[in-house]
Amino acid sequence: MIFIKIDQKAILKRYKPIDKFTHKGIQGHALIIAGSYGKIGAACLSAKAALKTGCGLVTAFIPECGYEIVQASIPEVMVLTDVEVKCISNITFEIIPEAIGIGPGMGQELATQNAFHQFLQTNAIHLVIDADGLNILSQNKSWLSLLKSKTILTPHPKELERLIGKWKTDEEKFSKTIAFSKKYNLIIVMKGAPTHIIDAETVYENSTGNAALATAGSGDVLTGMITSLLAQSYDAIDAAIIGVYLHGLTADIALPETGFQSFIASDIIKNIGKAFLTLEINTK
Ligand SMILES: NC(=O)C1=CN([C@@H]2O[C@H](COP(=O)(O)OP(=O)(O)OC[C@H]3O[C@@H](n4cnc5c(N)ncnc54)[C@H](OP(=O)(O)O)[C@@H]3O)[C@@H](O)[C@H]2O)[C@@H](O)CC1
Ligand SMILES: Nc1ncnc2c1ncn2[C@@H]1O[C@H](COP(=O)(O)OP(=O)(O)O)[C@@H](O)[C@H]1O
Ligand SMILES: [Mg+2]
Repeated sequence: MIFIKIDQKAILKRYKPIDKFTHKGIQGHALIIAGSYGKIGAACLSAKAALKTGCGLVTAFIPECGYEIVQASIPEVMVLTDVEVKCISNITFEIIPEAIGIGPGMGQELATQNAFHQFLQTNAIHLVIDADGLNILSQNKSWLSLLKSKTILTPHPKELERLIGKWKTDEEKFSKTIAFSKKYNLIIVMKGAPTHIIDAETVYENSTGNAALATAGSGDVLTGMITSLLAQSYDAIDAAIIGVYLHGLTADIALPETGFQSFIASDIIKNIGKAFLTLEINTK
């Protein structure tokens, strides 16, 4: 195992400042496939976070019932709807995004599982899988072999347990996750306090974040942020590392104003700009 601590210096080596002559057409298009009846908020949070992390265009693919909710709450985001009202049942689209984030609030209806399976069989676009995308994979482990090399998985501890089974010690958790990453050639964002990013034998430990992040939707936001960085053509490992670092930093920046209790997932999104600015100041 190779252990690397991720601090500002490590981020600055990977960070690419925005080109003066860029435009939205080359700044990356992220597609967020998320949401189900009662959990359209997860799609909103993820899509908004993707935009605020710098990609040029964001499209949300959601069940029909979420159409007005997403259009009204984030007018900058484009929306494609599934044929089903309450859940995703057929993932087809004509756009060509640079990266896709799938799973937040998606639910695990049989129709959604089948749609996800179909999607994995044909998808060739860089991918981040979270929440119900992970839960569906846990129920259908043979589908893991459909994932392209360096697909990013972002499990919280329970989702990780569903994927790799129980562990007794931290050491066992790391060795099982490393083995899983190697077996399927995946990047595992092992969310926690702190979050570790596992790429085969290399374990990156994040240095930002605090308990304010223990709030509904903070993982949904992280998925949008990493997907956005992937869409901006960061390598998968850099997108995962920078996304986790900036996500944590928003909570460190906001804490003096919000305290632990009143910080909510939208405060992560609100502070992404300030988190980026700490990098800009240091590149001048
Ligand atoms: N506004 C919206 O639309 C929102 C939508 N959301 C969407 O809801 C869906 C369900 O997601 P979910 O994560 O709430 O459910 P689930 O996978 O059963 O995990 C819960 C269990 O896992 C554990 N656990 C979790 N974290 C842990 C930790 N750090 N450390 C230790 N254990 C931890 C803990 O287990 P316990 O300790 O109780 O055994 C807990 O009870 C998903 O699609 C998501 O995107 C949400 O994002 C909310 C906002
Ligand atoms: N006590 C904590 N300290 C630091 N980070 C935390 C803490 N609790 C949760 N987080 C972070 O918040 C996020 C929670 O993600 P997740 O459980 O998927 O939330 P949700 O599904 O509600 O969006 C992860 O990035 C995790 O690392
Ligand atoms: Mg989650």
